Amino acid sequence: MIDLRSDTVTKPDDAMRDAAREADVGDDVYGEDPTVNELEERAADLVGKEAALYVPTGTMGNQIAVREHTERGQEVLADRESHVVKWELGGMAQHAAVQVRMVDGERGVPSADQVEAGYVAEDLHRPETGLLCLENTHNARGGLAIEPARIAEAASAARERDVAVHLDGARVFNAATALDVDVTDVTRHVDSVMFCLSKGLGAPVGSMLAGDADFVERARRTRKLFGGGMRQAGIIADPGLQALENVDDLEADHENARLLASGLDDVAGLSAPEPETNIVVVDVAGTGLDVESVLERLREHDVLATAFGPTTIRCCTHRDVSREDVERAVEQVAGALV
Ligand SMILES: Cc1ncc(COP(=O)(O)O)c(CN[C@H](C(=O)O)[C@H](C)O)c1O
Repeated sequence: MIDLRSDTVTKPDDAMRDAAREADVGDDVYGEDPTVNELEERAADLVGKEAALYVPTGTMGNQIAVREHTERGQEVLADRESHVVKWELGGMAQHAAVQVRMVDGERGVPSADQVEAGYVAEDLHRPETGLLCLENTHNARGGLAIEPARIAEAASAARERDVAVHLDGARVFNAATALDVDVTDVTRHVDSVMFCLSKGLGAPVGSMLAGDADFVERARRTRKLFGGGMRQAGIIADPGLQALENVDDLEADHENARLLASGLDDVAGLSAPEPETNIVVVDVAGTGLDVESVLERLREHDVLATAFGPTTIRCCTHRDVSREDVERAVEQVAGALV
């Protein structure tokens, strides 16, 4: 089975499994797990922030950030297609009691004008804007690698109005790789950033939430409130440390994505634009089949993908998919749709 559903399906390699077995551990609620502490320090340094917090999931990282940056009843400005809006179960309303003002940002990023237009100053009738939430790469818009200048433009428009900025950087290392910039060229513009160890970087579990020391200390309490206080988490944090070494491997995923898109684009009835990172969006309308029928045929031919839009499916390349797997997947898809 060639699993292209997501880069969340990556499995820990032997080095990670060995690291888990050998990990030095302690009670992380007491701050005594040396492996978690090392991971948090390394992660903060990597993204140029004062501190970082190890969280079980990217969703928890995002939700903690929203809660910490806002007060009840405020508004969060976010792209209509962002993960925090689409795929976190209305968590911003449930966990932070805030409402979302959605914008349709070009390439998923609000412009300075859209931030200005979307900004609401507190008055007797209106909820104040408390947070601008950005996403890079932008998943639902097709794994778009957002240029640092676009992040800077939106963030400075928010900061001019004392609005905090959080970056959902689940795949921020994919963005930095695709743009050939240092990840801090992106993260320097935002107050907090969440990035996933458990996606393209290959760790079995976990994400990091980074920001200034005060923010991370407050976030640590909210993680505990959310039930995310972990005990001997070094067992899963050590694979996370290994994952930080995998950043340079992401280009191979991007190359494989380009190969996959090119191959699928040649299959009758499919169209797949060249991807920017590891996410390939394929329009299947030309097959005359609906998305679910296409996915079923692919599954019958040992290829897994996910529904993405009314006529599109998503295929993600990742470290557990080789170039040969991609070539075979293209053949299998062609055979499935003949
Ligand atoms: C941009 C972004 N931010 C946050 C998350 C949440 O991360 P986890 O909660 O799954 O660790 C995801 C996961 N994305 C998953 C996927 O792409 O298969 C699903 C859609 O939740 C994400 O893509």
